[in-house]
Amino acid sequence: MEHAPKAIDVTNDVEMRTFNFFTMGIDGHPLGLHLDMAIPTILNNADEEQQKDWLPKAANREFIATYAQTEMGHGTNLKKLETTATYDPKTQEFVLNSPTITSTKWWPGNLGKSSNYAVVMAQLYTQGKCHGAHPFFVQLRDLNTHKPLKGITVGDIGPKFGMNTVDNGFLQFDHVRTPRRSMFMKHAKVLPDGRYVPPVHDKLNYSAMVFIRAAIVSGMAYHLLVTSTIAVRYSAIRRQGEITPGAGEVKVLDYQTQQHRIFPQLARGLAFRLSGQYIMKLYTQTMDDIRNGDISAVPDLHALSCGLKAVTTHHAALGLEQCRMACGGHGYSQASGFPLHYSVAVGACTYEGENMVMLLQTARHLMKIAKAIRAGQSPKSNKIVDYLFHKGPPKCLIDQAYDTNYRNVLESFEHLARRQTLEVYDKLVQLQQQGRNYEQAWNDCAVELCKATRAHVRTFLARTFVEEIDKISDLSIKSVLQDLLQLYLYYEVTECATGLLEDGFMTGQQHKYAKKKIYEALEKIRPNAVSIVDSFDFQDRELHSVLGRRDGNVYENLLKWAQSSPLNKTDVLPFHHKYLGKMMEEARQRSKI
Ligand SMILES: CC/C=C\C/C=C\C/C=C\C/C=C\C/C=C\CCCC(=O)SCCNC(=O)CCNC(=O)[C@H](O)C(C)(C)COP(=O)(O)OP(=O)(O)OC[C@H]1O[C@@H](n2cnc3c(N)ncnc32)[C@H](O)[C@@H]1OP(=O)(O)O
Ligand SMILES: Cc1cc2nc3c(=O)[nH]c(=O)nc-3n(C[C@H](O)[C@H](O)[C@H](O)COP(=O)(O)OP(=O)(O)OC[C@H]3O[C@@H](n4cnc5c(N)ncnc54)[C@H](O)[C@@H]3O)c2cc1C
Repeated sequence: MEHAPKAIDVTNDVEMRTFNFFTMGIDGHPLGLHLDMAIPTILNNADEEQQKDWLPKAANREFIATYAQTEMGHGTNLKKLETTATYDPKTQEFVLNSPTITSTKWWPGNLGKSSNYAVVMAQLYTQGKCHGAHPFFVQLRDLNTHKPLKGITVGDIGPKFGMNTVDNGFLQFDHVRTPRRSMFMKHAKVLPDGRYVPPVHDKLNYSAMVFIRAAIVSGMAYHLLVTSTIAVRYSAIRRQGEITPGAGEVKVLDYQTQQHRIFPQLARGLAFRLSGQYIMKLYTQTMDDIRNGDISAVPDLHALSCGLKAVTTHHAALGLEQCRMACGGHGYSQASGFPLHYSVAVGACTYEGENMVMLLQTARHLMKIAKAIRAGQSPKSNKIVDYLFHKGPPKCLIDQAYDTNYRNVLESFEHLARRQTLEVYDKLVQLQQQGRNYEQAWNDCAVELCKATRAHVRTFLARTFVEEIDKISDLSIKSVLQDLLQLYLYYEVTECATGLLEDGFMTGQQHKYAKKKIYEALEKIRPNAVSIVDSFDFQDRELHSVLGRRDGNVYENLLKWAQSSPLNKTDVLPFHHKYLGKMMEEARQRSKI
């Protein structure tokens, strides 16, 4: 073949992206960052006067703002952000500048084409001193012409792995002046003469990130429940193969392997939903406390939100892929909805704090607790971490005849989290006694530190799931949810079995018992599976899936969907005769010679 077929017309592609752009779909929309990060920043970081000015206009959508923190060269390490905001006391303005190519703001959602304002994180300089990254509220584009203002270069960063209806953008400042009062001044301040007034806690400027991390937990629940719905419904109509010879093809949902692939994702989706509610309540309460001058819950909120964000996004990514793979070839089609849901969900493993970094943030918190435990201190009545101070049963009791409210299973998770946390703490101490500095010792323990966080988060997720199901009074619903709870708990036991078997806490026999409880739960869930997912009442529009249609008419609609593909507008595509037809003709001619 002389030339590859001409690439899809770029204009067409851009038009398609622009069209999708305004469908306000799951894959993002022009107001995503405005609503999810800019407004929370105004709520939590603007002082009263600034709120009076900016909040009504933001809520009224008189402008669109994004959250511009990440740069081409730095996303995780905020200390090394290069964008500068230098205070000029003569004019009482900050001068924003992007001194290097790597200081270009890169990734902020809706920055490329939609936003005309941004919360900009920049290193604050005043009176010759740098005070670290602080947020500024900066206008980027003219409110009437939407043209970039003087000194501002802005655009879209180009196609991505997913969420291509979101205009993630780049932004450069060339000595752009902005009024002193464009600095968010609720916590830190710069006075007219340039004096810096520090905040009561130097991380209060990070509250918008904490909000999204908390929101992501429920977001991951949503993704898991949506994709489990698609997989369950499709598996309930797809017939393939026989279990009993001659008895006719079965629904693939009757295969135990299919249930083992899909139902744990359903269970995890519920678990994440319940913990997502908890963490969002904790966030709201902590923000209220801060408004009343009480910052005591800030470390707990940060630690829990980081850990939950990292664990739920990772499990959601794995779970969505399991649901896709469980749906065979049609699961690989765009018609399934899986590519869309997956490519949106997995972004959360990276944005709002890359998962390894988040696990290690929670580990910092756990190491402080381990230090207190080793120093013989008593717990500070903090229900999230108190269990770490207590000595649990020396041996696993999960196979005891009667386990009230899964106490024995929860104590197994607590045992593993406690052991992992204390062992890695002891290792940290030992490495430093052997001469390593703290940072090097920390890095040499980082994998085990992440395991401690995962064990701690698993304990939290499981305990929250047990406690919330226990509160349900409607017995018919409760019994169905208890089947999912049973599956969740024993599935998690087998997922962390290495850690439970490693020190002899759990026996091989008990591991077999856990597997038996899983298979028992799968059997109990199977007859209710379709009703469970139907009860979520997702609209076909939001599932974006021919396989997951509520009416189950997959095959007719799969053909309709395929026929509507642009490729099928004509029987013979224009390029055929120009390339393939010509190639074959030439080949036939040659074969005649
Ligand atoms: C229907 C929809 C369904 C599904 C959709 C899916 C999900 C839905 C939900 C929402 C998503 C929707 C829209 C959003 C889309 C995209 C948004 C993405 C936006 C972004 O990505 S914004 C940029 C995010 N960037 C980051 O997260 C940066 C990560 N890095 C950091 O946070 C920091 O650098 C750090 C924490 C790693 C280190 O900070 P530092 O350098 O300042 O730390 P130090 O080492 O100096 O100090 C550590 C010290 O500080 C404490 N600390 C750190 N951070 C905080 C905090 N935020 N709060 C409180 N305390 C904090 C830390 O505990 C340490 O304390 P210690 O006592 O010293 O141990
Ligand atoms: C879809 C999407 C939307 C986004 N939206 C926004 C937005 O609206 N606004 C915004 O400001 N940003 C946004 N971001 C940027 C996002 O916040 C960053 O990508 C993220 O914080 C990670 O930073 P980075 O990409 O620079 O990776 P880096 O920080 O360079 O990290 C790269 C890798 O190095 C490793 N690593 C880095 N640091 C450590 C460490 N301390 N310990 C161990 N390992 C480490 C990790 O494996 C990490 O994956 C978005 C990103 C994506 C993908």
